[in-house]
Amino acid sequence: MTGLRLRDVAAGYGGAPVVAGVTVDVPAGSWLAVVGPNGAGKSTLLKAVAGLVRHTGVLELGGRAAAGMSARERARAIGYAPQVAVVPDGMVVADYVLLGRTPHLDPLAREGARDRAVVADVLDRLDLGHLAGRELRTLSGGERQRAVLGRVLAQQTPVLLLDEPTTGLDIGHAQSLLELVDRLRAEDGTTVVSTLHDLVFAAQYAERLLLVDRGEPVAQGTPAQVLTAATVARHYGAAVEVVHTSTGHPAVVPARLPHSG
Ligand SMILES: Nc1ncnc2c1ncn2[C@@H]1O[C@H](COP(=O)(O)OP(=O)(O)OP(=O)(O)O)[C@@H](O)[C@H]1O
Repeated sequence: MTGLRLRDVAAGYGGAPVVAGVTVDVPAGSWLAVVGPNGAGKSTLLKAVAGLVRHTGVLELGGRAAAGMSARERARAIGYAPQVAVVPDGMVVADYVLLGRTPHLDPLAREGARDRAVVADVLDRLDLGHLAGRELRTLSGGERQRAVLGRVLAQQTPVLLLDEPTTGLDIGHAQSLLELVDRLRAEDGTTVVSTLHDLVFAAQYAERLLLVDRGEPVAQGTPAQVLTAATVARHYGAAVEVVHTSTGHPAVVPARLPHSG
């Protein structure tokens, strides 16, 4: 079980940090959604946790400083799905998903029956079985997005960092993907941090939200605490209504204002 602890974390790309002052705990087996307008610094924060962007401040995984972990240790602890993944040319879906097993293989060792079984299971769960032999470059945007998630899920890490995992997915595939991740969270105690632009899904799946605006954390708490019409108006510049689903989740919907005149 691996939780995350961030204290005054800042991260950026060489000059001034683009996100700073982030203090948040993500207990093992919980789901944090990082939300906020475009360019706020959400992806940068995820990249810092993944070790792809340098950070300052305290960033601990399971009580250990992330900065002190080797690349292999990190790859066994953290599965990271970027918003836009670069996929290798000429590779088919099953081989790409199999790449997720790399951190579990001994150096120079080939994959075994267990690795192939994990890949088959992931392909099945992500509705990719019929595409196993297809070249990645021939997939639709949503199919490719699912293949990228497949590689990360095959990694079987205690922490998942998912940058906009539902981008390009239709509502059915988006929902089954989030359900799958939520099952991993509930059954295996996987810790999930995802960015999500869809605030309806964010409120349904994440226990807590962290709202970032212009590089600063401006609110955190339960979906009901963070997703008020006033907060969304202030930080997204959007006129919205917050309604409630039959399960009691807040659902942020745009409020179309009548034209004057
Ligand atoms: N590689 C980079 N080099 C320099 N600046 C970058 C780099 N990547 C992102 N930025 C800048 O950092 C800021 C935060 O970007 P980031 O991608 O973290 O935002 P975001 O909240 O994920 O946005 P979006 O919702 O649009 O995906 C932006 O101003 C962006 O232009």
